[in-house]
Amino acid sequence: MGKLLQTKGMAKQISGHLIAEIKRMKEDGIDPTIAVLIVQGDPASECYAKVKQRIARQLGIRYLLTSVHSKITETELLEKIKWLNRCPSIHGIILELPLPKHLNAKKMASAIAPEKDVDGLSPTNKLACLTGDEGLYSATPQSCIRILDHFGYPLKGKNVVLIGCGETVGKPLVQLLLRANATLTVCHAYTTDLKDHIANADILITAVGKKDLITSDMVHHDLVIVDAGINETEGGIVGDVKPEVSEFVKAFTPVPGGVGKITTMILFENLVKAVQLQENKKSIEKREVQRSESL
Ligand SMILES: NC(=O)C1=CN([C@@H]2O[C@H](COP(=O)(O)OP(=O)(O)OC[C@H]3O[C@@H](n4cnc5c(N)ncnc54)[C@H](OP(=O)(O)O)[C@@H]3O)[C@@H](O)[C@H]2O)C=CC1
Ligand SMILES: Nc1nc(=O)c2c([nH]1)NC[C@@H]1CN(c3ccc(C(=O)N[C@@H](CCC(=O)O)C(=O)O)cc3)C=[N+]21
Repeated sequence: MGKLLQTKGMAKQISGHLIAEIKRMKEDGIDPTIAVLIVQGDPASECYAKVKQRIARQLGIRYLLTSVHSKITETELLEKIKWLNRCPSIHGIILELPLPKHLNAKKMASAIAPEKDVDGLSPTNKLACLTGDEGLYSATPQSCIRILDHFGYPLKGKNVVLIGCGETVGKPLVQLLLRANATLTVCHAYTTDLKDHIANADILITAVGKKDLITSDMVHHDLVIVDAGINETEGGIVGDVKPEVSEFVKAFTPVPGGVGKITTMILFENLVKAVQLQENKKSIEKREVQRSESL
């Protein structure tokens, strides 16, 4: 049996740091606030929104949930996003995905003010992730990297196979893995020889959303697996890796209890960063006004 990389303890550590930071902000008169926007109709999104609400409460973060009707038009949703952008007491905005088909997720995510975009989905933040500039990066890719670091699996010089190059996880993760000096192979729906690629890998990261994608015959005893996939089943959530695979690898993250727990914590780390970005912006604006007044 491979080593079980359970992230409960790691999540507790991060939450300890966050609680202290949020307390400091409150003493400075800032009440860190996150707004979560849900378009009704996806039960999983409603469930994740509740998980975030529970954690926000534990951390002392103000959490505002707006649930809108599934028939909302793009124009109406854009208005809601713009209102949240303008609202000075809101520091972070999450638009739960997926959206109903008539709403263009990319267009909606692009409307979120970059300094409030704690999910890292706006074009400005995606570009920052690509170039390594300061910004708010997507939480799940950061979660995968932090878990490997926490459990002592350095990425430098390692062969990493990443399966899935979706917008939330795979694509931004490519940038973070390259920056960590890993040698990277990216596989996707058209990859035909997945098993051959995995044979050469030290680390396998799956971010697809397909139950039982990885089976025992595809892995080896020196492999570390990070399973970022989430699949809803009647018995709860499962990852992309078939459970018995754990017998045949060096180490693996469980689902639940692995990547997801840290994703939520990093989302709130992003909120703290968002508050700092907005405070910096405000003090720069204030200085500009003072300078122009003194001219
Ligand atoms: N654990 C966590 O905290 C989080 C988990 N997730 C989960 O991560 C997964 C990925 O999310 P996201 O990036 O938004 O997903 P997308 O749906 O945007 O991307 C899925 C990717 O998987 C690829 N793919 C589809 N079928 C196969 C296959 N049979 N073999 C190999 N690759 C395949 C797709 O390739 P192609 O483009 O060629 O179709 C695409 O690149 C989902 O399960 C999601 O629920 C998301 C956020 C947080
Ligand atoms: N804009 C957007 N950003 C996302 O990050 C996003 C999204 N949309 N849509 C859906 C997926 C899924 N996702 C999860 C986050 C946390 C857990 C999580 O906390 N999981 C716990 C279990 C939670 C529980 O069920 O109690 C665990 O794995 O241990 C799971 C899944 C974020 N997603």
